[in-house]
Amino acid sequence: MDTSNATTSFPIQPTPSQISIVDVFFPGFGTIFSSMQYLLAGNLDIYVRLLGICGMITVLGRYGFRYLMEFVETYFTSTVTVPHHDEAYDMLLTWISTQPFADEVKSSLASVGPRQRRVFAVDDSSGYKKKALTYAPWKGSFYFWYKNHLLQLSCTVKEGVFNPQEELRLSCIGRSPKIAKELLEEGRTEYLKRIQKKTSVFEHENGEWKKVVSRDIRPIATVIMNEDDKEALVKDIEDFLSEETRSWYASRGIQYKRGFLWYGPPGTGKSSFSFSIAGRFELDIYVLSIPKVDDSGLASLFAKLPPHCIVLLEDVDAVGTARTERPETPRSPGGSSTVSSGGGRSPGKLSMSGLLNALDGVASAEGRVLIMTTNHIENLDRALVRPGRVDQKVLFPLADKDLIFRLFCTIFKQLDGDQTIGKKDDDEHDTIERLAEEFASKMPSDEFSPAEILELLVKNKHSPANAVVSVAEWVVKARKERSKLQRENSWVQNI
Ligand SMILES: Nc1ncnc2c1ncn2[C@@H]1O[C@H](COP(=O)(O)OP(=O)(O)OP(=O)(O)O)[C@@H](O)[C@H]1O
Repeated sequence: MDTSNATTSFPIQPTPSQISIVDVFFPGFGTIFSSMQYLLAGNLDIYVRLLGICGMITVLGRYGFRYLMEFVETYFTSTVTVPHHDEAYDMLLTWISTQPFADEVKSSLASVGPRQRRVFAVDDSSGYKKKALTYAPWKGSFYFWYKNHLLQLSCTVKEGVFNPQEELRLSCIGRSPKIAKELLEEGRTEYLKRIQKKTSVFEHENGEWKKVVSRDIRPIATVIMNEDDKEALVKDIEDFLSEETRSWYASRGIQYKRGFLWYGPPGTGKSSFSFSIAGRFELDIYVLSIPKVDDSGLASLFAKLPPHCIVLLEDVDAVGTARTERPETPRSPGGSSTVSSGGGRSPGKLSMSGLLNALDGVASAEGRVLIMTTNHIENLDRALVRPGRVDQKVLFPLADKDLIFRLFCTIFKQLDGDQTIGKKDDDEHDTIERLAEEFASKMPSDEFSPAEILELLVKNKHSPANAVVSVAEWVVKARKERSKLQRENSWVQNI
């Protein structure tokens, strides 16, 4: 027999039916099996055979180990899976961050830059640190003991349609996930403690709500507006959220929701007041971005809202003509644009009927407070602002004399918990009021937004007297800049 031929052909070939039966129980085993038969047939050089057998043992060992692990996982462990976009993820990470082993997790993702919310370890314990590193769990797993149980935490990253989808899996031996649930409950309690006095802000991405940040609550007193309007709005929402009102709505079959429209020029406090309201009533805030949704996406996002929350729909006049991005305008210290926006619109994906359907849908009704804001109330569809969809409209105007006076006092009067910034010209309460009056008399009424005026005040935060002296020059400059921007905007609109 010619042995040279034996090395190029399999002497014993498993029949197709053999392979398929083996493969049913152990996928991929058929191939390994046929290779084994070939090796053991004795037609190979001794070293090649030894090498082959070692390789085979390694492959089989790995295969067997994986199979065993899968078998144990399927039949002898219970698992709780926590998707990345859900707040339960934060709860689990909060729990991990309180554990001594948090710093020893073997597989983590390190990053610098704006602090990510999904972190369990940060390398700066005392205040601000330049380029601080943060760590988050990443592809891998580790074991730890919890209440005398051995638990495994693993992070898996699946390639999603748009971007990788992370999830954490908490597994424990035994058929009951009770211990994992207890751990999550502990995480929840700790998490709630940490977000006290914070407003959680959610935004949407790829059809899911994701918490993007926890902001310090903004006290309502820091938003300077008509005090009667403010009080009436706070009372209205307080009444709406009460248990009696909830059952009143339920017993009459009316959808339990409330809608507001804040309107007025940019930088007048519409968003700020929405956040203050959220803080005042300990509600989370869900920010809808019109350019990022279409009709079906909006309906599904509304359906995923939790009960009792604020939905903030800014620049609602852009529906149907959603701006892909806001025109570039100077921003105030707080980030508001300072001239009326209007140019740069492109057809939007969200239609007015899509928005109306989502607002009328029952899915999200349970205690939902909808706040819509606009700079252009005159452009709004009347169907959108009819009672039932919008229960109250509130104007946020440009600053009048009274508002200018109060803004000045807010910036320069000493507040509880203030660490004095620099030397004050005069800390005396009545001196500040006298300067505030002078400042208000020099600043034109109903021409500038609170955001614009705050820009000047914050620039002079060390010296109220300087702020007063600078008004005249500032007004001239602000007017010039405004007309330049208006010219540019009209030029952009005409091309
Ligand atoms: N009435 C106000 N009282 C206190 N601060 C204000 C007021 N209005 C504006 N600001 C400040 O100006 C900045 C921008 O305000 P905000 O974003 O709330 O304005 P807006 O009316 O929502 O603007 P836009 O219409 O452009 O969205 C914030 O830093 C905010 O603190």
